[in-house]
Amino acid sequence: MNMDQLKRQAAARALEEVRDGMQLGLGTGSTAKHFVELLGERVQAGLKVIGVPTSEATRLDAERCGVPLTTLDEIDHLDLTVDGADEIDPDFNLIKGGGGALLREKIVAAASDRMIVIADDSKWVPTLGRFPLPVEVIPFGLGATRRAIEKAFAECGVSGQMAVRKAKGGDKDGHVFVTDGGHWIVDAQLGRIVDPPGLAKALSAIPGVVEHGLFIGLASSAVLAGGEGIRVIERRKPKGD
Ligand SMILES: O=C[C@H](O)[C@H](O)[C@H](O)COP(=O)(O)O
Repeated sequence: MNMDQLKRQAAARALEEVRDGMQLGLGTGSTAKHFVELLGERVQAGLKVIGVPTSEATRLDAERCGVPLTTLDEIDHLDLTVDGADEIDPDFNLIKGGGGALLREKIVAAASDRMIVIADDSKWVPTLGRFPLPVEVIPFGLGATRRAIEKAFAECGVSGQMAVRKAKGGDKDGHVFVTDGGHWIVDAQLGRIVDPPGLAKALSAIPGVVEHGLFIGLASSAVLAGGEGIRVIERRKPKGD
């Protein structure tokens, strides 16, 4: 089975948690796209749900698949968010934002009673950090923001190269990548993040940082698809603890 088939399997397993009448957060990325497509099939077959997309790309996918959409201004909470991740550690800390959607993804996950992470099992890692940590920044004053990020890294016992993300492919190829919110992303190669909650707190305190890709205490469970089958792992502590 190839990687894409594994991602689809994980998405299909998460779909089993969806009930009629649910208000859903719809994640972004290649794995979440499978979920949106499979959800669309269920909607065509009569399932009644409404979704909040975490990116313009997901909004377009959901519209194409016939999934009814709303916003967090129109509804007051979400029952369940299903989203991918770039890394998941055994404490259910995540790195997200490889596709640049971290800001809306975090807003949606935080508004949701539960978050199921769907992934192929290569994303399950003992320690976060091999995947570059995305930090969404305001372009104004970027030099100062980068220095503050470096200081936060040093205080949290990590260091590594930082680079402003460039768009890959399409007509924006090679230009600075711009998020749905109009911000830039700095990717930091940290290797090993010893204290994800501490680093998350330090980054959130920097004025030029809009958001970062560390998701702490948001994921409730993980559906991991691998060669041996599917594993569903529940986080022991309730969401938010
Ligand atoms: O910004 C993108 C998201 O955080 C994605 O959910 C994450 O990058 C995983 O994407 P994929 O399922 O394509 O590996």
